[in-house]
Amino acid sequence: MNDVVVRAEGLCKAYGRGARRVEVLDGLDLTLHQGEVLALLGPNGAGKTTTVKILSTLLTPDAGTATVAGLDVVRDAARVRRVVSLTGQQVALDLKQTGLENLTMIARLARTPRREVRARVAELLDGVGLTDVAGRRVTTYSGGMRRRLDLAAGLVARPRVLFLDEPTTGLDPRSRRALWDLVRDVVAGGTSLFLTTQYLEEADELADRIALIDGGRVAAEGTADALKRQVGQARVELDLPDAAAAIRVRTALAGSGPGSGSGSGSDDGALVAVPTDGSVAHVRELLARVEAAGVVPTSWRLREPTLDDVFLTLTGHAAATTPTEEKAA
Ligand SMILES: Nc1ncnc2c1ncn2[C@@H]1O[C@H](COP(=O)(O)OP(=O)(O)OP(=O)(O)O)[C@@H](O)[C@H]1O
Repeated sequence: MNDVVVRAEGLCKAYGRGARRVEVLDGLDLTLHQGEVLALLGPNGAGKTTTVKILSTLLTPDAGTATVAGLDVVRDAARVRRVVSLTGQQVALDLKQTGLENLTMIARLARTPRREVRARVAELLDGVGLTDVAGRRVTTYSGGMRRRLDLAAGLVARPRVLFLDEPTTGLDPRSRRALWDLVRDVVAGGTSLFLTTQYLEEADELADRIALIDGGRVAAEGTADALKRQVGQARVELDLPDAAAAIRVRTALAGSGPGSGSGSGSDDGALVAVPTDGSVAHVRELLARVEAAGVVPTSWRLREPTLDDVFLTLTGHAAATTPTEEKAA
């Protein structure tokens, strides 16, 4: 297909030597199409950062090839750098300078024509909602504000492909949502986005396609919906006082599934789990039926599929997080 902007084939990468050798990538293949958002989803230490570093020319692969806009990331590294931008968890900002000074410096480094620097910086600050604090030193910014400034820095040169490495790790839910909105704006402007994340929810919110990384390879790939269908829906879980109560609840909830009408759920002793679309209306209906059956659950919760669920379902094993020390030992 000629609308492919990033293609990786058989990427391999190991760090260290001898007993300290850590194989991180072991034949990773993936593609990103023009205008698309691809999320590389995986736990800590899975090799997500290594992958974006290779694709953005900061690291050389041991084997395999990768191209960006048809340019080889090793042979044509300088030209690749002109069409990509990498921003993410390691915020590369000068904290002692203001937001305005940071972006101005980056715009100059990116060879923005002199006359346009001021307007471009103002436009970016506005785009990420930092105009009001542009004159403050970055040290005074919150985590969310720093990420937004980092994102603006990545957009200075109008990249064709933006790599976002775990853009919201450590942010509170509100800041995370604000950043997602910004990212959507960027994508609507035509930028292709390669995102890495540990959060299934983030991949679900932003990505057209999700690639699950496991054992240094892409273990599963598809649209968020397709992966979720394989993994299963959200569930309402009810803890009940005893097995008799569980039977009453199961009877009361028969045929209560969202849309499809399949709602008998699975149970395990006094736990009853019922699929739901997570809407207030459906959850309320389920709870009303339980109440009408005269049963009082000891507790209940809405459980969304997690990265752990995805791993277990799609790879057959739990997501192993691999802290640096353990892997390198
Ligand atoms: N320079 C390095 N030297 C040795 N080991 C490294 C180096 N960089 C990364 N690693 C190891 O390689 C593995 C993959 O790291 P990488 O940063 O690519 O993972 P990740 O999926 O991005 O993880 P995280 O979600 O924690 O950022 C980890 O076990 C890490 O400790």
